[in-house]
Amino acid sequence: MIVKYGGNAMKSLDLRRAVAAEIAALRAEYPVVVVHGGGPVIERELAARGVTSEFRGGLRVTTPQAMDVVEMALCQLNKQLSQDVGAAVGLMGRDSALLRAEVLDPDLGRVGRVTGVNAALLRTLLGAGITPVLGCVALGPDGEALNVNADTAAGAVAGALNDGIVFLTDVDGVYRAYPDPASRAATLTRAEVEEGVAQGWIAGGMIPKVRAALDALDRGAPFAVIASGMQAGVLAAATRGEAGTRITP
Ligand SMILES: Nc1ncnc2c1ncn2[C@@H]1O[C@H](COP(=O)(O)OP(=O)(O)O)[C@@H](O)[C@H]1O
Ligand SMILES: CC(=O)N[C@@H](CCC(=O)OP(=O)(O)O)C(=O)O
Repeated sequence: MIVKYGGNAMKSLDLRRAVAAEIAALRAEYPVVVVHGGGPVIERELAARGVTSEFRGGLRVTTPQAMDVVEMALCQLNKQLSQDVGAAVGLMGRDSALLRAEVLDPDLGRVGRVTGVNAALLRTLLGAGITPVLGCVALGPDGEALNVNADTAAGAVAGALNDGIVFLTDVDGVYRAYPDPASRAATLTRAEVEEGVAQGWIAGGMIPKVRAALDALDRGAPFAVIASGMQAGVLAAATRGEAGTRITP
């Protein structure tokens, strides 16, 4: 299965290590591919260098200068995460064209739309008992880096491997009345997701997650769940359908 691990659920070292331990425990049952972002780490590194960037439609407008910082920040995080998970190799989407992409929209700069996943390499690593930990910087047609939203990247990997996916984030799932956790939906159909986006109760960073979940299901992933990476035990429970929000076709 694929575990997408986002920056907002890795704000402390203890939390990051706790999630890594859960991933390590889970892979006795399921081979796991970790796909990660790192929004807060990117923000910190951009600020430290005085590089400004803005979000448009949930995506970072990525200048060549920002792209360098994004890649640097995610590469470092990638090594830390793979070390935390153990028996893992940390790779970026650029390595062996694990993620190929094209420019999504020139107005967004170096932001990528995924066009291909090197599923064969991921399967080879999994077959050798190694957990791939994949950062969301893709290989562009010109050989340069493209910045892909990590949810989108993870959904594409789940689709390519025909594997289930759990998006770990900083909320328990999709709330019908954000931020009231009592309003968490146990399941959401495609129609309900579309309604949520249109009505605005699914917003911000939740939009790429639900879209990536639907995209993964369309490409053959058997399940897609959005769940909390902030509490112990949620990952295993989410795979059993006992936590988070399961997105259904
Ligand atoms: N309906 C909703 N239910 C839950 N969270 C929502 C909803 N709509 C918007 N959000 C926002 O989405 C955020 C998760 O997305 P994001 O911050 O991008 O996380 P990550 O860094 O894990 O990818 C939540 O913290 C919340 O602010
Ligand atoms: C194009 C785009 O917006 N890329 C994201 C990639 C990181 C990411 O998605 O990280 P989280 O999963 O922590 O949000 C960015 O630059 O922030």
